[in-house]
Amino acid sequence: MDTTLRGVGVSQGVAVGEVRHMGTAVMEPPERQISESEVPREQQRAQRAVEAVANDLTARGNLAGGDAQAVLEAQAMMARDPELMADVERRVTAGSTAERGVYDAFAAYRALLANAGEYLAGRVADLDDVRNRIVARLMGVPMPGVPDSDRPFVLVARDLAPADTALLDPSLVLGFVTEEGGPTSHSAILARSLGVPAVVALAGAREVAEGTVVAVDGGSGTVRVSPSEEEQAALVREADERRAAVDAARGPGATADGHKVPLLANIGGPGDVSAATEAGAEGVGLFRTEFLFLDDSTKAPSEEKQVAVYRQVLEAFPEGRVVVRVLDAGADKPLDFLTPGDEPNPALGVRGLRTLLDHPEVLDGQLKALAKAADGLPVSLEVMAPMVADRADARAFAEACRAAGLDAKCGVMVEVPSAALRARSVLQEVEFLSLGTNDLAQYTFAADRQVGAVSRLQDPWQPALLDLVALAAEAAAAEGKSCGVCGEAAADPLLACVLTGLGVTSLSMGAASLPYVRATLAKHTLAQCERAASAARAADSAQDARIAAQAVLSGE
Ligand SMILES: C=C(OP(=O)(O)O)C(=O)O
Ligand SMILES: [Mg+2]
Repeated sequence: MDTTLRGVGVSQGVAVGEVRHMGTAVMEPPERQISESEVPREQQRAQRAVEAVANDLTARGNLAGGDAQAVLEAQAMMARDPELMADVERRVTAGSTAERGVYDAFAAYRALLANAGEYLAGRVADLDDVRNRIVARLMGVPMPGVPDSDRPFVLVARDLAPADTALLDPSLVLGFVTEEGGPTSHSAILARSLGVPAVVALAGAREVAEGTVVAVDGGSGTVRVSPSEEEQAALVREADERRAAVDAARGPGATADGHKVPLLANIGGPGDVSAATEAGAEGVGLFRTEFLFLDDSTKAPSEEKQVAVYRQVLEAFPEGRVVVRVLDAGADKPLDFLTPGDEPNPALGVRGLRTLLDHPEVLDGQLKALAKAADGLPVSLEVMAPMVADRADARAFAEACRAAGLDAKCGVMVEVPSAALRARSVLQEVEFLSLGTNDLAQYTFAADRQVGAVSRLQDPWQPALLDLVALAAEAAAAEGKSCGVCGEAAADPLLACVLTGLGVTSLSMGAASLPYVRATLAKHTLAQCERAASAARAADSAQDARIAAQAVLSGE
């Protein structure tokens, strides 16, 4: 049997370790009528399981700290809810087993929550997780969710949801392997931000037994099952050599013949700045400001708070360039006070700039806070809008920037195919473009970026996506303006060379990917990148495009 499995490598590096599976959803416990004599024992089992799960949640919260602690504490309180426990006891007295009693009592409570308004309905997933933990404990099956382990492991899952990943202890996860997901899935983004190797879209990954040693190569997308001691040593040596070569590449981003391609960081707030500067980011290419708006679902953060946060980021890049994206609410990032709750298809509805134009006070507040934050700093501030479809959108955003008195370059993200197709007209209104390849792929292929089943179409190597990138880059060059990439495509070292060959002028990515992209770019001339780009565009599939570009760049 071939013991090398192949998927899509989405985060560089090699990890060797034992497999731990992500626990799956708990089965429904069978209905069984217990005799009266069994009641006291079942009551005790239920109480003990509830108490153990609550204690475990509290202990994990203490370890995790921060936002995760608040979530886990709230879950521990759910488990300890006296009314819920009383209901379990009533059901056991009436003849249910402990697990069935817990299951049914939680189901009744769940129905109450689900009908009790938006906020409480949002807690249903947390309640389900508590129920699953208690039932798993009573049934003696593995806990759902991230495995408990005190030794580092390779996490194998169908796919990872943001809620799972928030609770991961990064010091214990050596790498990820998932059956689903694509280059823009949460698993891929999280792996890159943690800097651990990851392979996604690997069919049959969950058939590799728990405890098996695997070697995950996030560069080639392969997973070697049960490698011998010698193979393990060779793989680790190879990875160390690659890492050393990567670390040796320093300084600003450029091709082998000196064509400059500034390498910038994608950040979510001041907390990401130190990783960016340590990785040698020449500035910020995408500051996602959404996180600032998450604390309060009823209104925008105060100007004071916004100014303080923006200033912290701007001060970290005194000579550099910081591109701030104004709020991108809606679709995969809904905000209660802005996002309509009744849209049949939120990804195609009022989101991004569309939301801000409907709520001009929020846009104006953000732009004024940015102007204040940049006041007196030598930083080169640039501000861009998400989800711009045409010239009218671009004009509306540029006017809002001027009205707010902002002394910054004003640009737009190219995330909708119409903006790429008509980039020259859009550029009559603004000074730069930034390609958001995650959404651009979603809208080009009509493939929801949150749906694993269509992840094949989210592959940024798709030649149609490369064509749109080329169109936007050519339009910017013709207008003498810049066109960067800030979607996940920029984080793939080989694709970064192709994007450079297509004419993009800067690349922005999660900090962990910067050294790999810098080192790969430095190995190839601009002419090679251009040939690789032509070869990729001539292909008919993402896979063939990758192979064709690889062949050109490796001199075959
Ligand atoms: C960078 C992008 O924006 P986000 O991933 O935040 O939607 C994108 O769509 O490529
Ligand atoms: Mg986007």
